Amino acid sequence: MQSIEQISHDEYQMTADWLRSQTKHRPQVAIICGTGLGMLADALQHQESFAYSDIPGFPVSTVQGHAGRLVFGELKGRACVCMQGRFHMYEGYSLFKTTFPVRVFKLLGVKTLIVTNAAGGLADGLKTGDIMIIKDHVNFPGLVGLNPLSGPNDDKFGPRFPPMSGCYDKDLRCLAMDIGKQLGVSGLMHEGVYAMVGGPNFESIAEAKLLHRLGVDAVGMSTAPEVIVATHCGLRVFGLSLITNKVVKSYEDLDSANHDSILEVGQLRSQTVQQLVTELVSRMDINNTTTNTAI
Ligand SMILES: O=P(O)(O)O[C@H]1O[C@H](CO)[C@@H](O)[C@H]1O
Ligand code: HPA
Repeated sequence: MQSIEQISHDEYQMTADWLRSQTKHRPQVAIICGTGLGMLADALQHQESFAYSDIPGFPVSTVQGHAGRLVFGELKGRACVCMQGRFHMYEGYSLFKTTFPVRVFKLLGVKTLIVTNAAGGLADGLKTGDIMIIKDHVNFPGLVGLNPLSGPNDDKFGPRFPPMSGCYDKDLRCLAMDIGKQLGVSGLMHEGVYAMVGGPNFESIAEAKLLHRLGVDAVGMSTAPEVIVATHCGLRVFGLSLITNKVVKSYEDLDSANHDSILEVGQLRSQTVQQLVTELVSRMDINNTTTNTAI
């Protein structure tokens, strides 16, 4: 079990107040960059950035491919904040810490959260380099009690028992698919179910077979806790997985997943993911809060 060392409302507020005092940017959209996808922040104009180590209360990134900077700026005139680097449970952080920035974003006035990640493809139709719009997730750590909402509920953020049906906004998913067509990359684009596992090891073959049989399309070691915390506090959520590797599901397959090639695939698709996210931000209805319609 995780220790229930919760973070108080005042601590989130203190970090949000500090950031407000340091920048004039007032973001409406927050973007979390997945492994190898830090270049999403490069598209921001009028940038102002802060090293995580300089932000009171922020954890620091320890994983290669996560620069550890919070970047404020604009995408096509829309105010955004971008996490160049996220926090994972396997780094030793509690789920309260890994999701700390999400509540800070809420207090900063953010309305929409865009989460991105690198993930292994399990579905037969997914190839390395494909983009999977996340339709739903399976939060494996949550199923055994590791949940960022464990402990006393903070009613100022949201209800004790928040629904997760419809947590990936349907309108944004449709818009992203349309944008993919217009960018000429619809051949790369899919919709599917992401599963979070604890990591840091990649899956054994038996685990991969199990996940596949359960209907999981892509697997990674992040995202679900951020989405749960965002949904709890009323943020609209969009998520995408870059399929950076095929998960090995056969004893005859001599391939194996490795972090370096995952970073390389991020590099390869960086421009496409950047264009997709930029267009999504510029075309989304910025005042629309979560629609929470079931899938
Ligand atoms: O989920 P993100 O942060 O994109 O990273 C994914 O890639 C890393 C493994 O290479 C793991 O951290 C996994 O979760
Ligand atoms: O194959 C994978 N498994 C788990 N996490 C991952 N993150 C990128 N690829 C993978």
